[in-house]
Amino acid sequence: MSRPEVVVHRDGDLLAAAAAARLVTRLVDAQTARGSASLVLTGGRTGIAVLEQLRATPARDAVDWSRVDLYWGDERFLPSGHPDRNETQARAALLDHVPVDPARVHVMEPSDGRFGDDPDAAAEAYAELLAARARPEDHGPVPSFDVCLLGVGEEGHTLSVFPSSPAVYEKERTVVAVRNCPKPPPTRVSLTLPAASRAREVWLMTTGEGKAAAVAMALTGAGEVQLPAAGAHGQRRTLWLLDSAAAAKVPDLFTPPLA
Ligand SMILES: O=C1O[C@H](COP(=O)(O)O)[C@@H](O)[C@H](O)[C@H]1O
Repeated sequence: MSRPEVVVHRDGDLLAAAAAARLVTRLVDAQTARGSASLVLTGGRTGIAVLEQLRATPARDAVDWSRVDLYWGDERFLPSGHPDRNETQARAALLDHVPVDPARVHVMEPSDGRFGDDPDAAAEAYAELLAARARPEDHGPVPSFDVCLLGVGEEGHTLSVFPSSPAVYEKERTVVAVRNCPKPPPTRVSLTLPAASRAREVWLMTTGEGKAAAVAMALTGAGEVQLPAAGAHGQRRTLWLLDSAAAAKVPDLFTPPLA
């Protein structure tokens, strides 16, 4: 498990542009090393802003998008094409604009999909998909994602794992159905913290003063039951990408002054 590193950008626009640039480099490096790359996408304002910046940067063409496996960390359990689905937003922001291989875009089932209105079946199917895509060298039931992008909620949720909810106690399953979420929509499908933490790199990205307390608590020893974002760690790297408002309460220890 890696120790958290914190990078602070002046504002949310700069954070999104810098994270997009960082992602291009990381995906190109992964493709150079292993032939393909794998990326877990997040929903939320910051996560979608990063995808929009990725779409806008000419450097995006350095990535061979046909050799990127795309997964989702969580999904709002809504009908296909619903504007609040993380998939719909990611397609509009980026995926409809780069030459991805549709067979490598691994969406979580919608509420009008193969399993109808059954989020448990949708979660189980996604767990099976992840297990089928894991290779022996991954030593576990999910692929070793190159990068797992995560957002952070005001109350400290990440993925669709909310404080003190059943999902935060899940240690065996890799994907779960989530009900009664405090943030709408109430029903979701989500990777668990142990599954997301199989990623080589986990990037927690968030902006705005409303996130400052949760960010500071996650970095200073809060437990994952109270603050799920504290429980997401990359195998090699755990990176917190913040704007200055979200970083306002982070101790100086994590954010050394500029030289
Ligand atoms: O509902 C969700 O919210 C979080 C955080 O979103 P934000 O808009 O506060 O940045 C996101 O990480 C998650 O994927 C999404 O489903």
